[in-house]
Amino acid sequence: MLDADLAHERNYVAGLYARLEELRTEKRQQLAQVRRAGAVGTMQNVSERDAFAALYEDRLAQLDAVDDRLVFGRLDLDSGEAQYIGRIGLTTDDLQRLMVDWRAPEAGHFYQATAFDRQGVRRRRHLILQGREVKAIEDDVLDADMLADDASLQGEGALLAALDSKRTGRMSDIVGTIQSEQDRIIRSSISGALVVQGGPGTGKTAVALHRAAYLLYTHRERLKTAGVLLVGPSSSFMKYIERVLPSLGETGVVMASVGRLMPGIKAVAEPEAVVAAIKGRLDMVKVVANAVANRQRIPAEDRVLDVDGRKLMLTRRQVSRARERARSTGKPHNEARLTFIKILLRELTEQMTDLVEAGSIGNNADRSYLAEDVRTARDVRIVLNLCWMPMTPEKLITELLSKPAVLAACTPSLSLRERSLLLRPAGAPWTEADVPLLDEAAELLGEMDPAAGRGLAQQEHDRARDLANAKQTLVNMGDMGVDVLISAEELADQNQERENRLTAAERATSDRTWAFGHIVVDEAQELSPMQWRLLVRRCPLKSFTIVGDIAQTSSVAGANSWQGALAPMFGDRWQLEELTVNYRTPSQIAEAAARMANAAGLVVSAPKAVREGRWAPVIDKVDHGQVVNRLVEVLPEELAALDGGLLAVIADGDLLPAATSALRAVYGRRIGNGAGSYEQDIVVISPREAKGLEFDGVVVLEPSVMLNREHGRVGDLYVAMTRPTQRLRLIAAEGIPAGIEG
Ligand SMILES: Nc1ncnc2c1ncn2[C@@H]1O[C@H](COP(=O)(O)OP(=O)(O)OP(=O)(O)O)[C@@H](O)[C@H]1O
Repeated sequence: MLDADLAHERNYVAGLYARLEELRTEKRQQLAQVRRAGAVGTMQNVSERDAFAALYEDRLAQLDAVDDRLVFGRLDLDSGEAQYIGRIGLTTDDLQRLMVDWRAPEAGHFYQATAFDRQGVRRRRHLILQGREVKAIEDDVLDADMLADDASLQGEGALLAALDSKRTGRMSDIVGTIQSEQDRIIRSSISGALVVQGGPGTGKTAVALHRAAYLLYTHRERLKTAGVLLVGPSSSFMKYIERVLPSLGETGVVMASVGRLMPGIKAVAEPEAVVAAIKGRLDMVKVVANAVANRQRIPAEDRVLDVDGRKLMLTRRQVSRARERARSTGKPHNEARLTFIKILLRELTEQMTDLVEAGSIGNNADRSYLAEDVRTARDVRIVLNLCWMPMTPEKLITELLSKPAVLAACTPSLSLRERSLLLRPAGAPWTEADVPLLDEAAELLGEMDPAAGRGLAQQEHDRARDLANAKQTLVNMGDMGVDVLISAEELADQNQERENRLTAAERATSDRTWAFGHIVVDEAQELSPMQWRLLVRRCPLKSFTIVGDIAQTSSVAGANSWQGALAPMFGDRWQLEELTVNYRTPSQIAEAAARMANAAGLVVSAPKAVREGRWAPVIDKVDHGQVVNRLVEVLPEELAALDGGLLAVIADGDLLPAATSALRAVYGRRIGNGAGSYEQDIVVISPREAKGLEFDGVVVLEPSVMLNREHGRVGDLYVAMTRPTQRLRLIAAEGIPAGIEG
């Protein structure tokens, strides 16, 4: 019976691939036709053809991206219908449905139906593909006399096969095996802030990514213009997850690590945790405001200014009054400066006029000439600039952090020690903790050239014009002999969609004021209050998916509770969901990590591990100074056990470079280090860099030092111990932290 079923499914799946191939061929032909038309004709013809070519290329790329494991499920419904569930929707030429997109409402039954709540499903079948070939099928029969435990795993075989597979250093999608508690979260409402709390390995990142794809599919209208932003903790993490959304057919999500949220700035990690904590506090809002106010100065005394040999007087009182009026406009610094300058120039011009007229009785001076003389006079320019200098955020924050007098003037709420911690040389690299300060400054300073704001209006205008051209494009393409298989409306929509998608992605890197339709934040527990403030500015609708584990916080600037982290920005208008099953770490390792955390006083939500592993944690106690030697000694054993899997050595402080160089001496280029090294099969990284990632095997060096070091957090060791999917080894000279050995 099963063999016959397998043969049937192979046949059906072959049909789906044949249809995919047909669609590809169609798109390739359309693309070739457009290209054959050549780059002749008017500028408009050429750019229209480019637009078409790009449209077809996009579609082709999407059809290519979903090739691997195109289909993964089948539902047999009470109605007698069989419904196949896959990465995209497919129909025949005459619109008979062949496969339903996993995000469509009816596909929800694939993830949600249980024996107790069948939702019209008689049988759920998992199709387990390798590439294009159906390797196995697995059935959940949901009819009443085969009642199963409601909480049981769905498609257990398919799930366990996915969990046991070797890690590649890049996350893959879980679309075929999403579990019902995850599916509920993925499909929950877009409005408001949704917090997804879950212990290590519960699929938070996977859920966040699938939710982004789901929201884009379900709310395409709303999100295609505004876009979705996905924020992660580090560039190595962004690299780790970069393939998931394309494999789900989505390329329109803007992905950025916290260090890349300010256009034009590539920030590094803040080296000192205490400094990050100070910069992350909300009292920095006042500090930055002070720094801006500090650039709106009143001279120490009245000034005499030389304009064409005449002496004009600029009094402190005049400057003070102009400053009050400029500030009362409520405009940002650079824009309010125009008011300030205008007032003072007018007053100085009046003085000048009086002086000139007094010197030439009976003649009226030409005010416009005099105004120009005053405006361009060197003395006037210098003093007005000194009083109210146009400012960039970079200059403002550089001065704030590098000039002791400025820092002291702007930070009355900080202690002397805190100030000395903040102080650094001008030209030091920007850090992740500086990004919200720069953003805050940009908000208060406004555009350097207020006219630049017109860029947005111009873009809107261009977009409307391009849309109007879409219909004309079709006519032109027809004239050129291109067989256009698309209606004018579709083309207009798709061009608009493409335009908007590109615009969203482009603007994310070039327009700080871009407002996203939704923001997904991963490892959200790490964010400081100032980082939250920046993110809320990027999505004024406050439509957020916030994913994290409060117990894994390692940043001192990060959060101890969701309530504490979210209250300043969201009040109590957020909803909490929890993930409770650990899909990554085998139970023996997960339990040791949870015992350690509890013994160290950390309250962890210790999710239940879905599987038992082959190995309990391996513990090596060695003499002082022998940790790295032992690492080199045991590595062959670890590599053999993993049989070609991915191994991480997680170490902190001096041990990190020591382990790297010792291993490089033996394994050469196989050793990766830090961000972007995940092509190698052995990486040496800090707990911070390991956050969010996973490996087949992990060796943790000196766990108790990781636990107790200055400014360290239990979270660091907890993160390190919960990274493996198979095997964990601890090498310690300083003792093994309580709880680990049971
Ligand atoms: N339903 C599922 N089917 C298959 N694999 C899954 C499923 N859910 C989670 N996983 C796998 O479990 C592992 C852990 O998932 P993920 O990294 O999303 O967890 P996390 O909660 O973000 O973990 P952490 O907080 O420790 O970084 C990944 O390999 C993911 O692919």
